[in-house]
Amino acid sequence: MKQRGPGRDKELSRRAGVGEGGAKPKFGKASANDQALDSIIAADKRAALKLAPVSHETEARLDRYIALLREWQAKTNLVAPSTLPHLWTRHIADSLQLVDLAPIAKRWADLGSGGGFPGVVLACAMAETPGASVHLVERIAKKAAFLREAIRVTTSPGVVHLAEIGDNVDRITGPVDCVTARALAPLHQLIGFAEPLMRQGAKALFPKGQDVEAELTEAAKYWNITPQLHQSRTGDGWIVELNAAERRS
Ligand SMILES: C[S@@+](CC[C@H](N)C(=O)[O-])C[C@H]1O[C@@H](n2cnc3c(N)ncnc32)[C@H](O)[C@@H]1O
Repeated sequence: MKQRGPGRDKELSRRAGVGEGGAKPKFGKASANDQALDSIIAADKRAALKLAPVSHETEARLDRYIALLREWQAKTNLVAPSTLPHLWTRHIADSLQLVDLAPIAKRWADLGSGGGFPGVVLACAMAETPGASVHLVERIAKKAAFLREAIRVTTSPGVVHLAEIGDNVDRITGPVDCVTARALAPLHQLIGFAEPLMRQGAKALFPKGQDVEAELTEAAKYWNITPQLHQSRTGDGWIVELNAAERRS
């Protein structure tokens, strides 16, 4: 019987070496499973670029980033292996949609960038914008090394900080227009991380899951906030937009 759904994707990821690893074998013919995975990724890319269209230049940068990520996944767990067949919709489009929520932002800071979502994607999208910059803060050295390489191969305006967010946010030099953090911490903690930048005028965009209401309720215990909620284009989640946050006394 044909296996369908996430189970089949996991099997494809595993067989193609991208589950425990990432890169394809260097020698020999691509296996049927390699080809199946490649065609799933190609279809997923088409779907993602319909959700979040980009210029040819940005698409070329994103292609280089994805190729690098698949190669490094062999050495470092950058994304959940089960999401590899859907890298473009689950991670790339999910990150790109933030640009439309801050259309005039040029200077970004992404906290807890991990494998580069949304930070590297934002840097790729901003590469043609004069004066744009994206700060990426990550405390794991291997991931920070990957982020540096991703910024290099995509020739994007990213600055990688190998650092703890709490120690680093105050030291990001120059103003930031928009601060992001995805899959990093509960909302009330994210606000604590981002507040020094928001105090200087940055807006915050935090992608969140379906339990956003519970996170907002918890955050409101510690912070005076007026959140705007945007439905995610790529799933059941939400993006929380904040323009200010004041600690409750
Ligand atoms: C679950 S991953 C999410 C990565 C990425 N934002 C994404 O959505 O795919 C969280 C990342 O944040 C980093 N991180 C967690 N706490 C941190 C801190 N206090 N300072 C710097 N990085 C941190 C972790 O090392 C990890 O790479």
